[in-house]
Amino acid sequence: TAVMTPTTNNSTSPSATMPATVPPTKRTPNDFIFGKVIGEGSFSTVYLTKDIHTQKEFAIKVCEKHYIIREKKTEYVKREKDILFYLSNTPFIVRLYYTFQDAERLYFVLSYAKNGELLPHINKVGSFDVECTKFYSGEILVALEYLHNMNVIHRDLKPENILLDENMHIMITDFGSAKMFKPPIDRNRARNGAGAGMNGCNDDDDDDEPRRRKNSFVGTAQYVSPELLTDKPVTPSSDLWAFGCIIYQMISGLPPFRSRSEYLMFQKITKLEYEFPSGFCDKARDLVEKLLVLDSEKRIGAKDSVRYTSIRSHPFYEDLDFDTLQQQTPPPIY
Ligand SMILES: NC(=O)c1nn(CC2CCNCC2)c2c1CCc1cnc(N=C3C=CCC=C3)nc1-2
Repeated sequence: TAVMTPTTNNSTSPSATMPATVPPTKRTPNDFIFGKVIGEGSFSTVYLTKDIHTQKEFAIKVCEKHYIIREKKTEYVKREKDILFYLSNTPFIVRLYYTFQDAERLYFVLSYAKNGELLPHINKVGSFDVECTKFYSGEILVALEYLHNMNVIHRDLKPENILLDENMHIMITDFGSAKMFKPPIDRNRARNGAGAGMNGCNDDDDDDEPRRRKNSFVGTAQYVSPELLTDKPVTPSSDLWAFGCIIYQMISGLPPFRSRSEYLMFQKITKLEYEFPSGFCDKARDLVEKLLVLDSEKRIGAKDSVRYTSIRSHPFYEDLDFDTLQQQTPPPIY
């Protein structure tokens, strides 16, 4: 049954005249009004909620303990929580404020992205113009720079996991497949301990993740890199592959690798079978061709000593100021 706390009666919900109550330190579900379901996973449900003390909106991810234990996913849930806390206050990444639990459930209190997923915004207009593609792919690239310099690989980057806040800036979410990677020690990398080249991680426990069982995927696999499909070490460059697929989709309206059958789609990915529609922006095409490279170490950015200078300096981004994107007003989507 859905976790629905009783709507607060008037005595507790602050009215216009009565000042908001002081939020308690330790939260319980009764501190929130649970609204619509905004997401569902194999053992979690995400709700739009309102904090009764501050009236602030949050997304609360509710995980059923008995299911997590029965399916042996405790390590998986703990890893996602640790990565989300580690990434807190990282620009363009959804924020985990705090967690709490009761007898049956775990609760993750996360920032709420009022404008939902990027995908419906692309579908609504068919495809983005070059200005929108530059801006939004630019914000995704900056998010990937932060993630990868903090040694985190997302591994499931796709338009459904790129959310838009109330000001239409991105927030990347769903770190359920994310992994920490150990960068090799490399004196050439100038920035804060960022790893050299791409050092993969190929943890044994990958196989039991709910999202990815051997040779089959839960959810869409259109953005999955060839190395992930062929059990090669997954590296930050795997997120660059997905980044290339997303740029292609922003400009053309569809992902590059499409097929009714998952097997045929995997074939197309591992054989690099995709085409550009006529009229595809030439500079964007050149960038996508440099990202959708089967050898993960040959993708543009893969060997940057400072991430991702070679992508930032690509002609497609010639007039984009990456360092002030968060302060810029996003271009209209039409
Ligand atoms: N799995 C999660 O952690 C999660 N799932 N969602 C909703 C999913 C919907 C399908 N695509 C992936 C995301 C969220 C979060 C975190 C935090 C989070 C914050 N805001 C929203 N906002 C939405 C608003 C409208 C429609 C969908 C999501 N959603 C989430």
